[in-house]
Amino acid sequence: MSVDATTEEPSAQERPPPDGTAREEEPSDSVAQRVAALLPFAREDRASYVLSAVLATAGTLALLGQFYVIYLAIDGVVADEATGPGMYALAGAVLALLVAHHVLMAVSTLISHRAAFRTLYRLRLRIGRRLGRVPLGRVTGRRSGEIQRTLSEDVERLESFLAHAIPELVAALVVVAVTTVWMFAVDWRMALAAAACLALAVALSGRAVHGSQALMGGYMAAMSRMNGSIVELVRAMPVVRTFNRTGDTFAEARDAIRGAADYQARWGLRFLPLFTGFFTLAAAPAVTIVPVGLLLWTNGSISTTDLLFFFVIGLGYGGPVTKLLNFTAQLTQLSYGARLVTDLEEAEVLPERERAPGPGDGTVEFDGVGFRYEGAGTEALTDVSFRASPGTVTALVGPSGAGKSTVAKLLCRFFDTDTGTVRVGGDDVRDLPFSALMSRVSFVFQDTFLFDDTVAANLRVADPDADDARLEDVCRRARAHEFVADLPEGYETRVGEQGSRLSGGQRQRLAIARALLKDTDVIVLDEATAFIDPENEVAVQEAVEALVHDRTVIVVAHRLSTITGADQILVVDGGRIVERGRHDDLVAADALYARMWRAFEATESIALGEAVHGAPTEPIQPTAPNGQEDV
Ligand SMILES: Nc1ncnc2c1ncn2[C@@H]1O[C@H](COP(=O)(O)OP(=O)(O)OP(=O)(O)O)[C@@H](O)[C@H]1O
Repeated sequence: MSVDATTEEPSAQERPPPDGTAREEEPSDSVAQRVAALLPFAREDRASYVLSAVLATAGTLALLGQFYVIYLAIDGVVADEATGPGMYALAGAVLALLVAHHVLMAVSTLISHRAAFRTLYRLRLRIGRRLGRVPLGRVTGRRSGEIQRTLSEDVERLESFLAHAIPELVAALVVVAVTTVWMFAVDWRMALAAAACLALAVALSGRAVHGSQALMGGYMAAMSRMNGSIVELVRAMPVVRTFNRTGDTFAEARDAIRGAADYQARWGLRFLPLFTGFFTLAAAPAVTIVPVGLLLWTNGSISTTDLLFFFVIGLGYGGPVTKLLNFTAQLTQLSYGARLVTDLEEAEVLPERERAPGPGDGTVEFDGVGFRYEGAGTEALTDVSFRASPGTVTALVGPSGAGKSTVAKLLCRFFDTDTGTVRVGGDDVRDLPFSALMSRVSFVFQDTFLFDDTVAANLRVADPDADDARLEDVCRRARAHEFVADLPEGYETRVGEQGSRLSGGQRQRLAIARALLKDTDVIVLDEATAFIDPENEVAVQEAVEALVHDRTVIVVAHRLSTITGADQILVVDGGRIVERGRHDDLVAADALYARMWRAFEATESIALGEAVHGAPTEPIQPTAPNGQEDV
């Protein structure tokens, strides 16, 4: 929770832990441990940060110098020793110190900010490169939002530590130390009075920070619930409206927001007195200096000059301390973010071989493959073996959760297998550099990702050098050219965020065109589960047929009508291949596939109706290696 002099409540920027669960800060983490977690980020540009801290210290000392000069002026007046030229000289000195203070602070800030932005830039690049080698399955889906937030929010938050905290805190520490020694040298009793005030402020702040950390878990949970319900409310808007559930959904979001607000209010009420006391004491050592000073002066045990010294210097004593304590209060949030950033920087990567691959063809082999997802109780795949030859279509079918997509993910090396081997073109995928694997395999997933850019730019992701004629050629083969040509600016039309200006079928056809452009030997196709309109479905099927030609196609099939012509159907159930063969043989075998087929036929005719759909969807027509139609 961020606390500063003006905002004595949890920062609006605070966010719940990525997994959405409450996570309390370990109370054992001391201030020193938390700072130690942050310092490594300053290592690379340490010369700049040191220079910035030195300049900030000089600037803060200049500010203190001003108070000293003012003290000399008052002392001169009180002692009746002030002369015109003397006063002008002092005024000049104040002006010079003021200018020096601002110039030094500005240069310090400039240096620290330049260094901080360099540091953040390099950090983001490093994390980006690291993520490129992390198993893809770990950086997609649910984790992607978390990674995105860490890369933007947590990395950005480090800027406040690097650019502000380092110079300002070093300056504050030096100035407090210098002032304290100076005050003790002048009068130890007065120095003690001033220091006691700050000691009390530190004690209050310690209690407040410690207590607020204990509430961190509950606060995180309340924020997590609120953020979750708001995101769901926005995402689910179409469903909510369709089913007229606005009342229920808004009620949940309203309760969550009210819960978070109540929590913050309770937090504020509990800690406001402590923080108010702390800021008052830290900002005003005069609270103790003035009464003690006047008592000593009345007793005649302190000179007027010394009393004035404390009155004036004491005013500047609390400022740097306030900054120090402020930073301590923000440490929880900063170190929490730093830990997430470090986790990403050190994320486990897939080992990658440098060895250049042999020529290799499009043969895909799974040999005794077993795989369990991290934290899962059972294996997603057990002893899976099959071979898919160039120019053939292999279809993976089976009940939901059977393991079909996992086969596709292991083939693309989203993860490494636990047992057994996956080979592409005769090479173990673990022996292929990623670039070599990706030059052999492309995948077309149902949730096609398109950049918020033009159609042409989205296609050129597959081949940056492709000319316009080639783009048009692949789009024609993927049955995408017609609709692209009809867009307001043709291939130069922007598709919107994640292709939002296109229909699901159009996005898929562009993804297929992109795969055609990449022109790899192996294509992994995760068929869309969502119903698309018949016209689009036929176009998508035609586009898929273009893809199949002369390649090895592995298709995760959800509509059995599309794979009746496949060369090989693998029926997956409970992570095992329980049947394999061609459609007719499997129907004749009258086992799981036959039951699925009968169920599929029944639902197709009920859901869509022969009259609406006409003939069943045209199956994928694989092409034999010799170019002859296989079916
Ligand atoms: N990232 C993951 N972490 C943990 N378990 C997972 C993960 N992805 C899938 N699983 C589990 O692995 C098993 C196989 O999932 P998979 O997605 O391969 O099934 P599927 O046959 O493709 O299902 P569907 O047809 O519904 O897409 C399921 O039990 C699923 O819950």
